[in-house]
Amino acid sequence: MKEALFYFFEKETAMIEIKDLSKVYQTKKGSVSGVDRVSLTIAEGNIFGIVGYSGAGKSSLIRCLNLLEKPTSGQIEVNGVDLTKLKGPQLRKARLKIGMIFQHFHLISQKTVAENIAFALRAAGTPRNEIEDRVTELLEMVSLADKKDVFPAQLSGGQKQRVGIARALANNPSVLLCDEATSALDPNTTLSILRLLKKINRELNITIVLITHEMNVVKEICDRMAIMQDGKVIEEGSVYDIFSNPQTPLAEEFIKSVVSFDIPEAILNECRGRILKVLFRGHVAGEGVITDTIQQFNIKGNFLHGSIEYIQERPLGIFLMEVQGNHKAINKAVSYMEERGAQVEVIRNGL
Ligand SMILES: Nc1ncnc2c1ncn2[C@@H]1O[C@H](COP(=O)(O)OP(=O)(O)OP(=O)(O)O)[C@@H](O)[C@H]1O
Repeated sequence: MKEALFYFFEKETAMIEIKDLSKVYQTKKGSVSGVDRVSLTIAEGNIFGIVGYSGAGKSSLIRCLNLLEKPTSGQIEVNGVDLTKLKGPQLRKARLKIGMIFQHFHLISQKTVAENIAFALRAAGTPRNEIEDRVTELLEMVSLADKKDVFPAQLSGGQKQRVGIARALANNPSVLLCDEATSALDPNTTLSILRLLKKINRELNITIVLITHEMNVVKEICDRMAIMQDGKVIEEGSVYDIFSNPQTPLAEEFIKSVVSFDIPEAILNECRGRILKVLFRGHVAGEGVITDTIQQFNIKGNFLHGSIEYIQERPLGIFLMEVQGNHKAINKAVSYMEERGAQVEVIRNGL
């Protein structure tokens, strides 16, 4: 019964269900696998990040989500409707509830900002007399009310993406797909676009799926994430869990691009003691616990690296340290830190 209830709850909150999805491209040189038997559940109101290197299958997957790309097999349910079973007007109607923004914005250069957005509204059959007000409302939402009558060429990259977002929101979608939406932007503009996406997610309760090769994008706004390689999802979970306890070498590699603990080999070679990686999840008391431990067990501690990252507003403290002293005392110190909530990994044993 408990399981049944849990299943019911899961079903209730799922906005997107991808079931055993595959996409195989037929080329002159034979078939190429883009997506390979991917299953994912994305909950309503989530910001879900899909990361992977070039060729991992991210674009193929996100394009299948609104049937821009026709899946070879599998199902995609959005809000309980299996898109793979829809055709013609039904599919067009379902697609209106899935907005999309792109790396290179895809704005119509001959139309003004307002006309670009109005175009999406007209295409969806919005009554003429409602269009102007809706355009104004959307431009206010993306803080571009003053750019209504300018052409895309007169806008910065960040402003163009804001227009892209306004256009994607025009028909009140329940899902927003973001295809490398910040990859063409500088770091500050990226941050402002990510903040806007978060605001849209929170205020309008729109489920967001974004694909990116940049882990800092995921760290900044995503609740959950999946890592893709060779068309498959190789790891999936909450962003916090993956950052604090990655399960695959690829996840570790992506995390290192944001939180790097590489110590120059020459420095490591100078260390005589045991090198520990000490990780604290969810509270910032890490340094205090380490200091207590050093005093209590009469060992010497030397910090090599340390940082407290905030992921989904929860702290994650990671410290790399050399400890020296009596072996038994060090073992006891490690146990003590573990009792106080730390996760301790021996990076190198002492000489
Ligand atoms: N239209 C296509 N025709 C043939 N093969 C394709 C097509 N689109 C993608 N592929 C292949 O599918 C695989 C996945 O590509 P995809 O573009 O989905 O990956 P990606 O992770 O989005 O990479 P990138 O970030 O470089 O776009 C690659 O091997 C790619 O060559």
